Amino acid sequence: MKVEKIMVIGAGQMGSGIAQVCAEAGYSVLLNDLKAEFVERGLGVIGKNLARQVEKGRLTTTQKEEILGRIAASSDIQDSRGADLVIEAAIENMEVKTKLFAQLDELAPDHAILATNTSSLPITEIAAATRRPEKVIGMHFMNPVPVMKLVEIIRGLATADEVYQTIESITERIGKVPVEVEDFPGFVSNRILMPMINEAIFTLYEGVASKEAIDEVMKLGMNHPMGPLTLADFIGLDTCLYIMETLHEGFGDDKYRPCPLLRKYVKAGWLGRKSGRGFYSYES
Ligand SMILES: CC(=O)CC(=O)SCCNC(=O)CCNC(=O)[C@H](O)C(C)(C)COP(=O)(O)OP(=O)(O)OC[C@H]1O[C@@H](n2cnc3c(N)ncnc32)[C@H](O)[C@@H]1OP(=O)(O)O
Ligand SMILES: NC(=O)C1=CN([C@@H]2O[C@H](COP(=O)(O)OP(=O)(O)OC[C@H]3O[C@@H](n4cnc5c(N)ncnc54)[C@H](OP(=O)(O)O)[C@@H]3O)[C@@H](O)[C@H]2O)C=CC1
Repeated sequence: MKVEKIMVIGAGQMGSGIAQVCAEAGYSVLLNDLKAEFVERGLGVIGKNLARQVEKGRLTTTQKEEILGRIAASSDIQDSRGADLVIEAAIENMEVKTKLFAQLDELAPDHAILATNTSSLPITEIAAATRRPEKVIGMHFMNPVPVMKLVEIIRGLATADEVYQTIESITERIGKVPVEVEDFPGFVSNRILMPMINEAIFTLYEGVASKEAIDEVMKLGMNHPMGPLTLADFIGLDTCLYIMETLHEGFGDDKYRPCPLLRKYVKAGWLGRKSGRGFYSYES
């Protein structure tokens, strides 16, 4: 299956990273969000990342401009009419994703593959919102996308082998390592990572140690590059909560209950690094 044009839906931290790595690999990319200003913000992040690569001597200014030239801005879902592959990276909410997939199914060409970067939601359920479930697949990148090598690839119940193989080869072309996992809540990555983060939040909630101490234990004691509370802020506390809720509901097991402190922070709008405040405060 030939893929030349990729549309990325959602220009947040994941969508902009995905657009960047696809454009670096030579694909023609359309970066879409609800409003033009959100796309501009995403393009700004990509521009900064590429400028850093130029400073480090890894890219020439011409190459940087060529990569940026391959990314077009979109705030109209109708633009999916020209896409061979759509990678959806909007918020982690089943209603939002199923609505988007139903619309994309109407608009995108028949041959187009519809992939989702969901971090926990069932691919089969998202696929069921379309009339092409054989062309729907999970393509789960890690944050920060330009740095992290892994892409979990998740088949829905009906995903065709040819679609899996196309996504696997695109993943390799953009310099990432594909790992196939089954369609269960949280897949492998977040089934293991998120309960650890949730437990770290419970540890803070119960007053076992300060946030700095919890992070220090996991950094120095377990060689994690970031402590779990710093990582939660980095991922986004809203996304962490959505994932815990998906695990809780999907497995029906109380061991996945989200910590009340996580809920409280999200309700307060303390979403972590992206909102300027989470467990820690960040300058904008
Ligand atoms: C929730 C989900 O569904 C799944 C997930 O994604 S879970 C989250 C998975 N991600 C992680 O666990 C990340 C854990 N943290 C890390 O690996 C590291 O802290 C980190 C890579 C983010 C930063 O590394 P560091 O050594 O502390 O910082 P730093 O030296 O500044 O950066 C290392 C490199 O990453 C790059 N980098 C750091 N942050 C970046 C970002 N946001 N975007 C692009 N590049 C970035 C830097 O430019 C630098 O590049 P070079 O080595 O090529 O010069
Ligand atoms: N953060 C992480 O570490 C990881 C996240 N993911 C997954 O990637 C997805 C995106 O997460 P992330 O980038 O962190 O989130 P962000 O909040 O940074 O970005 C989401 C973007 O999608 C936009 N959006 C929301 N609804 C729509 C819509 N209907 N159409 C187009 N755009 C829309 C949002 O706009 P607005 O600001 O207006 O809401 C926002 O700009 C989620 O499914 C998440 O689970 C996967 C791997 C890692």
